[in-house]
Amino acid sequence: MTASTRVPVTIITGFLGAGKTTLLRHILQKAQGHRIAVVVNEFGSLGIDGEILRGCGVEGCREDDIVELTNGCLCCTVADDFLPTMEALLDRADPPEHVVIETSGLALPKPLLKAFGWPTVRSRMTVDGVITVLDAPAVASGRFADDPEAVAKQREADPSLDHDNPLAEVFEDQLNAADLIVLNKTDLLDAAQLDAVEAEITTLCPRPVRIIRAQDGKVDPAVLLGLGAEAEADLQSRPSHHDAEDGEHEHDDFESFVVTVPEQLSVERFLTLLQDVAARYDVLRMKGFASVQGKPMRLAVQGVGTRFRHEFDRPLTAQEARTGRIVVIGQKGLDQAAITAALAADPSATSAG
Ligand SMILES: Nc1nc2c(ncn2[C@@H]2O[C@H](COP(=O)(O)OP(=O)(O)OP(=O)(O)O)[C@@H](O)[C@H]2O)c(=O)[nH]1
Repeated sequence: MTASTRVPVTIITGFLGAGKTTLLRHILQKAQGHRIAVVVNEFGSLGIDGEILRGCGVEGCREDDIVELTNGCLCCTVADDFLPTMEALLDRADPPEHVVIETSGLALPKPLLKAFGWPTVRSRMTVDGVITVLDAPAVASGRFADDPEAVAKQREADPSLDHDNPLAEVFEDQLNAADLIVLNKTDLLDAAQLDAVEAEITTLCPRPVRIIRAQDGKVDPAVLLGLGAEAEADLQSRPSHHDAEDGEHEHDDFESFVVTVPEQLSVERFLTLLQDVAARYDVLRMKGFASVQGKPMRLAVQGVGTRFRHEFDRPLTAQEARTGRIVVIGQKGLDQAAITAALAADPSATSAG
């Protein structure tokens, strides 16, 4: 079977909070008329991305076109979860014309690419392209860089050591897998900084890859879909840290948990609290929902490091509790007790001090 008769699959990868869901939402809004099925895999068990995408308000985008895989990381649950999901999509009476997969921010894309070589999907699907979304200011700030001194020191004990920064490993794998890079959040850097980031990425990429600059993931879907890369047949040019791990990849450098938060006194106070917690405990990502006194709408909050965005996204129903839930993600060793105590504290008790 040739690539053209197989259903094309686009994989969107990129680190936590880079803007994958935002880009995907833009694709769904602009690609109306095409039957696109979406598979979302999230690190953290709340399924927020699926909820955001279902709320995209696109006509013809049906609930069951968005499939969530929350049972662990996609790259580790390929056989149990992922392949049956793909087969079920293909076996539908009206199968999708294109499938877009959003990986978790911590996924190494290569194992997922390998899965497309499995006999059950190989003849029916092809990977049209891997799109890696980058948070331009996070790259510029050195979030994914190693500390050369620390690496040199650790190498004395273990010569096979590659990185001292676990974020560097994920970042490198996601770059290595890319057919197209979307350099997102351009609004947060000036032109010279963007040029510097682009030059750095070009140096890091193992092969020439097109880089597109974007704000809020606004890239024409015609540029993103239809790359025709057939990436599953080109694994050797996409080196991965996973290659050396005998298929084992535990994600034990990172952890996540969910905190139930009480009704908040005001949006501003809540955002200040979230920013303080993110800064004090070096939290990588926070996202979730809360309710605010006197407000009939639900407050959705999104944090990447200490940068937060929020919106009132929909009315709260009478049946819904006015407590909220926030997913917290960081490197292993997060002070879960202290973070939980800070976020779950009664706001009226803390507001006086
Ligand atoms: N300033 C700015 N913020 C952005 C841009 N694109 C996305 N964001 C914000 O960044 C935050 C994270 O965006 P998401 O699209 O949820 O990121 P993600 O990569 O899907 O996150 P995970 O699934 O948790 O890894 C949200 O608050 C977005 O509104 C951008 O171009 N500029």
